[in-house]
Amino acid sequence: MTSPNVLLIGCGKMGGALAQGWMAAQNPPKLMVLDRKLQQAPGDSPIVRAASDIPADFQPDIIVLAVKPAGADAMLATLRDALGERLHKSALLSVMAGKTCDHLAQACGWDDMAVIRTMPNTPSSVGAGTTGLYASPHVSEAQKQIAITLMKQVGTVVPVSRETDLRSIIAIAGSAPAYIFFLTELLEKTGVELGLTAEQSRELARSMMYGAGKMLHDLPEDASTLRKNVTSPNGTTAAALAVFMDENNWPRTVKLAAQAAVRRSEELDN
Ligand SMILES: NC(=O)c1ccc[n+]([C@@H]2O[C@H](COP(=O)([O-])OP(=O)(O)OC[C@H]3O[C@@H](n4cnc5c(N)ncnc54)[C@H](O)[C@@H]3O)[C@@H](O)[C@H]2O)c1
Ligand code: PRO
Repeated sequence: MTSPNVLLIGCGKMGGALAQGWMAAQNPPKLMVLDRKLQQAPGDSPIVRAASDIPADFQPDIIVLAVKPAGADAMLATLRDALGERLHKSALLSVMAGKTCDHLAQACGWDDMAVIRTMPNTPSSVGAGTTGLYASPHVSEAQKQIAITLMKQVGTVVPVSRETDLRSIIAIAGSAPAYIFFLTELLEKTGVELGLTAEQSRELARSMMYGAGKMLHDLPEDASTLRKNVTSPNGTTAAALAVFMDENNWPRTVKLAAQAAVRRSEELDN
């Protein structure tokens, strides 16, 4: 398959992570970046500052929208003015944690606009992303396959057939790297409180997170089996897990946190 023409709108934390991941992939897309303040794009991809600067001969196959939901409508209005029918011919792939496909299609100016909604995460920057993907009814099979291939270049893709499932995906994958980074921060801090140096604690916590993640990635065993393999009867891990696994601790906290993410994504959709 030839590499698609991709217009990436917004090359901040998420758009930048995707661009980095794509540039390290085997068959990277032909990327043009639209960002008002970016100095250098991954792979030295061309940058334009505004929709009106997009070259007249550039026909994107996919337009990846990676600005904040609050800025999306204004951006799509300028894009429609600048691209006209070229926008209609493209597929719009949103990575935003808000704004429905119907809303985005209307903001583009065509009810039958091909809109794909995804929820990726920042590990895409190192080719280890996780992306939930929903294609609205006006997306052709060819466009859907281009989008899936593009997002697979930076990790794993989980297609869903209900748009509302993207809210659960935000809670379990899109936002979730932050939960893991926070746990790492807490472990590092606790290591120091227990007498390790900051350097030792940082190396221990980060290396452990990598090792546990690699096991989950590489091995077929369930997470619960991997956990049990660490837990000697009446040993140190059992002592620690008795605290974490109390119904009022992690089981409750994780559920409450995920529900909060889902609620916020519902708000951002409207
Ligand atoms: N950060 C994440 O982990 C993550 C994960 C999944 C989805 N998302 C989604 O990605 C989107 C972007 O989030 P982010 O964290 O990357 O934000 P960000 O602020 O880091 O990036 C936004 C980028 O868009 C550019 N931009 C904004 N308005 C512009 C305009 N009018 N013209 C030109 N450039 C403009 C900014 O310069 C910036 O580089 C959000 O909708 C968010 O929901 C983020
Ligand atoms: N970052 C975005 C947010 O916090 C979306 C998922 C991860 O809203």
